[in-house]
Amino acid sequence: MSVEHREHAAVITHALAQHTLTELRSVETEQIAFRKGLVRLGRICGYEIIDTWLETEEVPVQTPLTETTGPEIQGLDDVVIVNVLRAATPFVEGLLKAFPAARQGVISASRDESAGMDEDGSFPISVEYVKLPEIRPEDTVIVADPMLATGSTLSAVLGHLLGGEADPEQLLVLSAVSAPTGLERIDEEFDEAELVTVAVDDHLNDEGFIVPGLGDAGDRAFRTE
Ligand SMILES: O=P(O)(O)OC[C@H]1O[C@H](OP(=O)(O)OP(=O)(O)O)[C@H](O)[C@@H]1O
Ligand SMILES: O=c1cc[nH]c(=O)[nH]1
Ligand SMILES: [Mg+2]
Repeated sequence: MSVEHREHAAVITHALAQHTLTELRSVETEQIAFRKGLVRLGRICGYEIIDTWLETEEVPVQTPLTETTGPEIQGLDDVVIVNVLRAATPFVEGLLKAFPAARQGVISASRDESAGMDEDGSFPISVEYVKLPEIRPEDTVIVADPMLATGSTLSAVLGHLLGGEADPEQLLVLSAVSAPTGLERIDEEFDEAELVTVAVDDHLNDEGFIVPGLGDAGDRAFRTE
């Protein structure tokens, strides 16, 4: 098992996830490799989520030679993946390799960085587009955003997601890199959410960027400055 349960989050410690994150952190990694790295990281995280959060059952199977039994993952059809535009797009592409039958939701939420960080350490968030599938009680919902910094974006996203009637069996919030303050905020605000990340970094700088982090994930993946 490559998941370590810590105070505010479960950390995916799989060697290939950690290796891929090191490549993503490097300033030498250009757009194409950066985007491919996020896709690979999403796939590995998907496999680890299956291993830790979904159940398997032993089921009968008829081979060409005989009858036997084998493990079958339960609930693969009851997965909803929410893509927090825009940096999550390649990350979600990877997750879908692990959950090809997932129903997908999209929320566009972005930080107003020109306004700067408030005194309380959060950003104004503009949510412009929300399209979510029906969320059923048996669902495992995975909200994916590679960066969890101040937590302002995910707070707005989870507010929209849970604002209606949604009460899924499991709600996982998956990020690649998290800042301790963001993790604490989301953990405190949303009891029902379980935080999953690949790294808990040291701190946020004065502009609200994660240090050491990997820079601006959206800009690096989409080649915008
Ligand atoms: O925890 P927070 O302080 O809210 O920061 C994290 C958010 O910042 C980035 O998005 P950004 O607003 O840059 O949008 P983008 O994905 O379009 O680049 C990132 O993808 C997260 O959504
Ligand atoms: O470090 C950070 C913080 C927010 N968004 C990013 O893309 N990177
Ligand atoms: Mg950005």
